[in-house]
Amino acid sequence: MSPVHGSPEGPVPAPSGTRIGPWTIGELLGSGAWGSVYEARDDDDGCAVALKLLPDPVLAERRIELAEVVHRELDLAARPTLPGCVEVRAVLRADADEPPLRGAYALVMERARASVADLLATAEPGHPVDGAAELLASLWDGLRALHASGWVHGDLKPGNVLVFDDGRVLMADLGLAGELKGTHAYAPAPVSLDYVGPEWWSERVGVEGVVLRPARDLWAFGVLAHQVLSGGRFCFDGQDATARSRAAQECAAGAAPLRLDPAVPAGWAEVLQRLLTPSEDDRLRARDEVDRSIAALRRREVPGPTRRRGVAAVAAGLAVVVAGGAAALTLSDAGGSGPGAASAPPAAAVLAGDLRAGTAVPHDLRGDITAAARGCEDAAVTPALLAAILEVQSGFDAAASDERRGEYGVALWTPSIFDQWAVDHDGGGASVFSPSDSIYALVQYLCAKATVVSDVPGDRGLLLAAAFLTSADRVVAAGGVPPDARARVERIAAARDQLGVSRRPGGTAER
Ligand SMILES: Nc1ncnc2c1ncn2[C@@H]1O[C@H](COP(=O)(O)OP(=O)(O)OP(=O)(O)O)[C@@H](O)[C@H]1O
Repeated sequence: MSPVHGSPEGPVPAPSGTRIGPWTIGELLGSGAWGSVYEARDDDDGCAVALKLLPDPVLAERRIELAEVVHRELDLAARPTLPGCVEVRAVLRADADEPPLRGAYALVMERARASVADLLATAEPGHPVDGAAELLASLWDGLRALHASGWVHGDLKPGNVLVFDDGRVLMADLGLAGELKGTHAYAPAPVSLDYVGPEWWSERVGVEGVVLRPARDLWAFGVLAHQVLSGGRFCFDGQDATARSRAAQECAAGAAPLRLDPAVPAGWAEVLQRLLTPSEDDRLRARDEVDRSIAALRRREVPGPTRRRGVAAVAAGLAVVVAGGAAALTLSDAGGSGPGAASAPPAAAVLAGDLRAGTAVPHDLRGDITAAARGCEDAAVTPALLAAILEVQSGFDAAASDERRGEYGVALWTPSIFDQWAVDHDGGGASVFSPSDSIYALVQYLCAKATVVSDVPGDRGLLLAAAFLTSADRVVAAGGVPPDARARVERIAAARDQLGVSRRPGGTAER
């Protein structure tokens, strides 16, 4: 929906000092298409609240949609608070003679510290918002609870997600929410184009409105999460919401791959791929998997700027190479490649899983293999694992091709899958035949799948290799390496042992 700003204060301007019930209006907190939100203070105790002013729906009779949205929001305000949503403590009617305040309703809410839109307005593009994983995990929990209660939000977007001082993250603005009757609800037709999935375009508007399914919220969560994880960037390119929405439709139709911003950490990239899928059914089926991934990502969030070592670091290529003859480093000091590592290891450090000198790994691939692996914070993704996969897949042949399977390049990527993880690392356009692009894309993939296979028992490096050869879903379903991949995974295991520095008894790495 395109915001209708009748004035800088939005649809229901109210001068500072205006009194509504016991509240005196102060600064404008924000405004949207249907309402204006002000801070207000209780005359008796001075406590601050947020007052959302909605116009008299009768005065809005010529704008049927506005009247419908206002009625819905008032109706929901009168009911018990929905899970994951901000409480409306009271509803009042303004006592004014003239529009726009005449007949206007005031919804009294707890005042939030900020909306996610406010956080994005001051975020640094290319970097996750501080505490991104915790924020998104809390929102995801709230959304899951809302759906479980039989409701769909219908208008999930940064302006409608509120963050409170005590860390709570709650959804607001229920004017487009709908109660499920079976698989779907109905809602008024207007939407925020940036946050609706491609299915919206083929929905018909009936007397009850358009069909609204929980899948709409899942898509919106994916778009919003991408913004939170990349400092405000949209995952679909375009100058305005209409152009971005067109890009989303093209992506859904298979005309363009989904390209996530390099700032999105690998584990989250996996989550977003599952949610930004064109099929509503696929989105719904992905929910339990996304639950598990988000829970793991929430646990992994480490405060401070150094946690930003996911895909961004991989894409940038950490300039760390193994120095010949370097002294062994105790593994307890070598946490730089482990989950939640606080800092990159020094350039001269040799870690378990680094490449052994004098093995068959070609010299011109060593730098990329080592730097790419160190860009992933999961300890199982080592240079030796990467080298072993490349050796077993292609024998380190950058021009390799398996026409029967449709797999190409040094890692034997299937091009359509490579497109989802592609990194143009050498600047020549992402290509499966560029060893550098293939290796960095391989790390993107392995690093992202680490959360998916985290509950599967076994050697995580080999489970990830199996995921690359088959799929992470197959590894999870099999509870280990799927039978048809076992032979190749055994060869990868042997090559990994042979190519990599191993762990010495006593906790040091041995070259
Ligand atoms: N309880 C609150 N505490 C603090 N700020 C709030 C609160 N509720 C809303 N806001 C701010 O007011 C802004 C406007 O909210 P409102 O619900 O009117 O519109 P919107 O959701 O941004 O847009 P639209 O109504 O067009 O969907 C929000 O973006 C948010 O920044």
